[in-house]
Amino acid sequence: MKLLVTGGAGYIGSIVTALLLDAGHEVVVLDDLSTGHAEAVPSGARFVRGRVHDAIGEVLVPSEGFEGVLHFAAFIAAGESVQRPEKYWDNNAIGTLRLLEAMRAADVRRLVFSSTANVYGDPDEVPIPETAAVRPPNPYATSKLAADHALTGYATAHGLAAVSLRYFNVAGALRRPDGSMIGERHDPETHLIPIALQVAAGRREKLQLFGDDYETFDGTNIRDYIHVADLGAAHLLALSTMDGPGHRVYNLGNGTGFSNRQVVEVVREVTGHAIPVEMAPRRPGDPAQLVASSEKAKRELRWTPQHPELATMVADAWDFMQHA
Ligand SMILES: NC(=O)c1ccc[n+]([C@@H]2O[C@H](COP(=O)([O-])OP(=O)(O)OC[C@H]3O[C@@H](n4cnc5c(N)ncnc54)[C@H](O)[C@@H]3O)[C@@H](O)[C@H]2O)c1
Ligand SMILES: O=c1ccn([C@@H]2O[C@H](COP(=O)(O)OP(=O)(O)O[C@H]3O[C@H](CO)[C@@H](O)[C@H](O)[C@H]3O)[C@@H](O)[C@H]2O)c(=O)[nH]1
Repeated sequence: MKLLVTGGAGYIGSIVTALLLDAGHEVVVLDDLSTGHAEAVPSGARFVRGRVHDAIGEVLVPSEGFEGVLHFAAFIAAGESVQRPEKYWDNNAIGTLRLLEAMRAADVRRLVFSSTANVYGDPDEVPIPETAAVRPPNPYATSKLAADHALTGYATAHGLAAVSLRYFNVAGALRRPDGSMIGERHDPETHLIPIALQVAAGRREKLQLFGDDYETFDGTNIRDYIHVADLGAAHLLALSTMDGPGHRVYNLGNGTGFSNRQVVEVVREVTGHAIPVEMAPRRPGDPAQLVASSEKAKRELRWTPQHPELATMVADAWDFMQHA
């Protein structure tokens, strides 16, 4: 297929672009490099630098013959979104609407959307199924949920075939057949694993742990980590199962929760380095516990994670960090 990937210079978008190219698809990447890196766009993809809001109408034209879109472009820091909700509503909700309108104008009907586990907030049941109540705990999650709802409306009214993949916490790096790696390079970094690895690498003095008074077994937040290569594979499966109008939602995680303290321990074990930790206040907008039930994806997409161990994800991210 000929596919447009928004956000393809970012962490997950660049990795999915590589997997799409490996599978024989033709890919055009649209990215404004607000948080991404031009050199992360895999060779083989055509790169257009531009912001979805401004450039999508020029890129997604009928004469290009796109058959689908994978929409990664977004701002992703839940903590920052509490301080700057306007930034998140504009980029994540309005950006998605601009994309949907451009797709309608160009009659492009397939969309895979990066939704998030964050929409569930503090859930009633763990592991969390797709049928759980949504209680977005911060503007990042609300802006993503708004986009999810827009997809449902466009599927009903305008014949869109859409899949929202609700990623839990993504980690690790992709090893390419030639031995090179693609991984996470956010600046500033906000995610727990790469920050802990930066401490291990001596690039930071210590790690701050945000809150140890949550109602969890050791007081710190619990998250479910998914290897970025497994996540990428789910995108290809989602694309291959799109056969008509409708909006489907899938949770993608491993069903195992790790507390923030446990994550730090795994980073210590994998790297062999001390990780000095300092307790800090809770980060506003953090749900206590997010652990996925991905039974629906396993059943309907025939998705089987190949790298479910947290230690593998940490080791791959560590490898990438040392070679980047
Ligand atoms: N990283 C995670 O753990 C995680 C978990 C759940 C969901 N997600 C979702 O996955 C997607 C990708 O996340 P990531 O970790 O790769 O983030 P990232 O910041 O590495 O990548 C996002 C990319 O989108 C680009 N971008 C942002 N706004 C844009 C715009 N308006 N127009 C054009 N380009 C734009 C950025 O330059 C960047 O290259 C996001 O939608 C995010 O919400 C990520
Ligand atoms: O320096 C740090 C960084 C993070 N944390 C904690 O570590 C946990 C994980 O945080 P982080 O790695 O920032 O991820 P999340 O906030 O869980 O969000 C990620 O995972 C979500 C899906 O669950 C995605 O939607 C988001 O885009 C993505 O940033 C949270 O309890 C944080 O408070 C710390 O204690 N210290």
